[in-house]
Order: sequence, then C-alpha cells, then structure tokens
Amino acid sequence: MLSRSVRTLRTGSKFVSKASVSIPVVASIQSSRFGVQTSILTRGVAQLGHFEAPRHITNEYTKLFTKDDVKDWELLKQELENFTTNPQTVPLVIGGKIIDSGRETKQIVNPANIKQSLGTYAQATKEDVKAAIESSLEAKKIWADMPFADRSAIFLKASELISTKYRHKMLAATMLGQGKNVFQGEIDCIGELIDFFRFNVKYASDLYRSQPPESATGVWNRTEYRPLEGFVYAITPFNFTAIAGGLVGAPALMGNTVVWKPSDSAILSNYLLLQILEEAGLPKGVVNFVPGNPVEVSDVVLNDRNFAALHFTGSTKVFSSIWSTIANNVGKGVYRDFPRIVGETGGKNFHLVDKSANVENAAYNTIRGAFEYQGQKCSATSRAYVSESVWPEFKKILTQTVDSITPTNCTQELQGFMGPVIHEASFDKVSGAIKSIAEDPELELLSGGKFDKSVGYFIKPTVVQTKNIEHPFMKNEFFGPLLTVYVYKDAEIDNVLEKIDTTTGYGLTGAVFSTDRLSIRKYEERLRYAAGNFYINDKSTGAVVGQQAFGGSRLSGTNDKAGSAALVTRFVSVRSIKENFGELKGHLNPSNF
Ligand SMILES: NC(=O)c1ccc[n+]([C@@H]2O[C@H](COP(=O)([O-])OP(=O)(O)OC[C@H]3O[C@@H](n4cnc5c(N)ncnc54)[C@H](O)[C@@H]3O)[C@@H](O)[C@H]2O)c1
Ligand SMILES: N[C@@H](CCC=O)C(=O)O
Repeated sequence: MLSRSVRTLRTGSKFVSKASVSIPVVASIQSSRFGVQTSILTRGVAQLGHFEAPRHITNEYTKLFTKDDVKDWELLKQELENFTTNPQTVPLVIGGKIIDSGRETKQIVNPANIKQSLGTYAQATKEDVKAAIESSLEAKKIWADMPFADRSAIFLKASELISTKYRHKMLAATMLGQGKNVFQGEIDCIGELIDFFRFNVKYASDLYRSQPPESATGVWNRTEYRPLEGFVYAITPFNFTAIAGGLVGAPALMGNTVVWKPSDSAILSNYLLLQILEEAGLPKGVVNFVPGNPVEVSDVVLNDRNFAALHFTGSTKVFSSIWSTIANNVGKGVYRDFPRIVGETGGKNFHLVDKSANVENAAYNTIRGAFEYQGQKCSATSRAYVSESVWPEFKKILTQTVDSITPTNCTQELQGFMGPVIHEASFDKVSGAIKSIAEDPELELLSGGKFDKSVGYFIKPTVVQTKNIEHPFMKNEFFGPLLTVYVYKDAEIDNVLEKIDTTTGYGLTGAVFSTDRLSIRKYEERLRYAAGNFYINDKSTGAVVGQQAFGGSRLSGTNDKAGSAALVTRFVSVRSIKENFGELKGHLNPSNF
C-alpha cells in the first residue's frame, strides 16, 4: 500500500522538507503562518519532487600554478596587489547588517611582512554578541523552513563562485592573511573549502533519504531530520580557510543558524568567504560574523539558553576549557538541551619508518608532512621513529633537503616552498623550543635551528634527534616547523609501537613506511587508537574530503570526521513520525478474550 501515491492536504501547518521520503508526493498544499521576514514563503512551500544532490559531485580540481600557467599567475598578482594597496575594513555582520564604526578595531597583519597592514577589523562588544544571537534566532524562522534544495543551491553556488570568479581573490586573501604559498592556498581555500560545501550537500541528501526500513500494514513511519533548537556557535582556527567554511557551513546546510567567531589570524579570507556566501543567496542572519575577544564573545554565547551546539576547531587547551564551561552550565540548568559538542583539536603525529621501507619515499613524505604549511597543520608530522638500518640514508636525504629550504614571503617570492608561522606567540613558542635544544643533553640539532622575526615570523625548518623516546619533544604539539626523530634498533620495534601509542595524549594522524606486509598488518593492529587517520606509505597529512574523512580521538577531539556523512548527523535532532491509517474499535487486545 505504501507504494501508492500519497496526497497530503495540510492547512495551517508549515511544510518543511527536512527529509525526503521514498514515496512520490503528488501534491502538497498548505498555507503558512510566517511573519513579515518570511513573506517569500507565505504562499506555502510545495514539495513537488524528490530532489537528490547533483550526481556530479566530486573533488574540486587543483590548479597547479606551473610556470606555464601565465594567466593564473597574472590574476593572482593582481589580487595580491589589490589587497596590499587597498587596506580592508572588516566589519561585524549581524543580521546582514554591516557594523563598521563605533567599535574597537585591530590590525590585520601579514605574518610574512609584519609592518604591512592589510587593514583593520572590528571587535564585537557583548551587546553585539547578544544581537548576533537574536538575529540567528530570528533568521532561523525562515531558514529552518527553507526546502533543502534551496539551502543546498546556496552552497553549490558559493562553491562555483569560489572555483571561478573568486578563485584568485580567495587565494590572495589566504596567502596574505595566513602566510601560505599558492599551492597550500589551492589545497585549502579552494579545493577543501569547495569539497566541504559540495560533499556536505551529498551527505545531507543521503541522510534525508534514510527512512525507517519498515512500516507495518496500515502505518507510515517517517524520519525527520530537524535542525537543532536554538543556534550553533562556530569557533574557527587560523590555519585553514576551508575549516572555517566547514564549521560554519555544515550546521547551516542542515537548517541551523550560526554565530561565527572567526580567528583573529584569518580575518581577510574569512570575511571574503562570508561575502561569497551572501552573494550566493545566504539569507541575512543565517551566519552572524562576530570577530572579537574570544573569552568575551564566548562568555555571552555559552551563557545563552538557546546555545544548541559548539562547532570548534583549534587547540586542545581551548576546547577543554570551553567543554568544562558548557558542562558547568549544564549542571546549572542554563540550556534548553544538552548542547552538542563537536571539536577537532591538536595532534602529535608520527611517522614510523621500518627497516624494509622505501627510504627515499619515506624521507620526502616526512619532509612534506613536517614542513609544508610551515608545520601548521593539525596533521603535521612532528615525531619520526626511524630504523637504524635505514637511518644513514634517510638522514642524508632529510638533512640535505631541509638545509636547502628557506622560508620566505610567498606573496612576493611566489614560488616559495615555505612561509612564516602565523603570529608572534607562535614564533616565540617554536623558537623557544628550538633555543632549548642547545641546553638539552638528550637532543641534537640536525638541521635548521635559525629564526628571525625582524621582517616576518620566519623559522627555518628544524630537525632534531633525541635519544629519549619519551622526550617532551615527542609528546607536545608545537604547531610549527619542528620535527623530532628517534632512531630505534630493529629488535626494539615492539617497544617503539608501544611508545608511539602511549607517549602523547593525542590520537590524530600517523603513518607507517614499510614494504613488509606482515609488519604493516602488525602496525595497523597495534596502532589502532594512535591515529584517527592512519596512512601506509604516505605522509600523515593531506586528507581529502570524500576520500579520507578527517579527525582523531583521545586529546585530538570528538572524531566526528569532517568531510564525512557522520558530521552532518551532529547538527540535526531526529524526530520519528508514525502515522496510523487504521482505526481502533475498542480497547481490548486479542489475548483479552
Ligand atoms: N584536528 C583538526 O582538525 C584541526 C585542524 C586545524 C587546527 N587544529 C588545531 O588548532 C590549533 C591551531 O589553531 P589556532 O591557533 O587557531 O587554535 P586556538 O585554539 O588558539 O584558536 C582557535 C579558535 O579559538 C578561539 N579561542 C582562543 N581562546 C579561546 C577561549 N578561551 N575561548 C573561546 N575561544 C577561544 C580563537 O580565537 C580561535 O578562533 C592547533 O592545536 C591545531 O592542531 C586542529
Ligand atoms: N585535513 C588536513 C588537516 C587540516 C588541519 O590543520 C590534513 O589532513 O592535512
């Protein structure tokens, strides 16, 4: 009976396409009670088809910027020039309203050239944050009721805009504001950002299609994927424009509205991203942009009854402190719901290179894993365990190559391999660790060790060897271009596996390099919980949306896997609906004869 067409007539109710059911809906007629803001929907929302995500969703291509890509280099140079000659005034954006005066401002700094100001950005006051929450709640009234196809179309349109019209501008903003080279920019603010937007549409579409497998005769069971009640708070890191897009975009796609506190060190690209989303049709108030003092902004948000979820990426320390504030507030009955907490945090990611490894492959992957992105990837390789049998050859490639790398301003020396670290605090942390090497008898500097912040926050890629497998350098995240190596005796491999697993509290990424299948099997088993992303004969970095869902457990976060179907489920609250077409004629059951 359920294969028959169904005609629904619902007067006075909102029709919300939060879930597509597998039964063809011939007609849905309804009126709605939306207020002024929702006037576009006052004639009701018909569901006249079962819309699937476009079939062609696949990874965005990467422009390689080879020396033959003359036109792309030209366009990029123009955009870099535009930003450097036209300092930006980045406002707060609350309910679609631009607030760019009467607020304290801060400078947007180019980490490769700290005397160059790229503009200023406004700092939200507590009142602004309250207004952002109110706007989110107001916008939710239309956004949550907007059909999935329309919400999706906005993110697909934004993807297209980033891929074409804004590609070079987005690259320039990310390179200047976050110290990246063009290739790092392509992977981040173009490829991964677009992939998050497009693949989330596919994942959401698949989720909505997921309906109860059974309905008893005369009954229709349905599953509705409701947005969370209240608003979502997105706190985003500096190091990936894509991550900011994912943290804001995933909850919004699922019908939630968002208060977004961007990182102070990614303002240029993050504001451009918001502008692109608006151009793509994002209604006012769906995302409210409130840069500001993180503690003050969070204090207002986390004490609001309507706070429904945290979507965070950043350091373990900050995440832990926010978690404990939320837990405390749950205890005090501050919230309507138990807030969802989704957070991806730090890593201390390993490479294991065994005696059977292809040494050249292992060494070059280690260099890329440790020093691309200036080591400022949560997945960056920062500890390596290398067999004594292959160490001489491995060390030669590693040190000779690393010696040849000089970090540079990649917005001027456009072909540069490495840029600066992000800010003075990061520079001081990493350079402080490097300074300590000379006084530590358990450490030996093999390469690099130089740093200079007179022009930009430049740190030479640095390799240090330790004799202590549990040295703090094998344990703590520095989030910079610093790799520590421990050389092990082949007979010691079981102990090495044990130490890889237990030395640090993190569990984000790791890689093993071996050509021996039995050994690979053993590593995979023994290191099951040491990494949420485990690589075999590949570097510990570079997960691709739709290919390797990303995230780790232990101190590395909630492992909800950005870039996967699992993530979107965290921003919905499922409602089960049972409709009975039968009618009772009495209260007795057959056994009551
Ligand atoms: N696991 C992942 O997927 C992933 C990805 C990228 C970065 N990271 C991690 O992020 C860190 C680097 O990024 P970062 O320097 O931007 O991290 P961070 O923790 O310093 O800052 C992250 C965000 O939190 C905000 N913040 C800082 N203190 C706060 C507080 N007390 N309350 C509320 N918000 C606060 C910041 O302003 C920023 O927006 C590294 O630890 C890295 O491993 C993890
Ligand atoms: N997803 C990226 C990490 C981004 C975090 O900083 C990778 O796998 O390298």
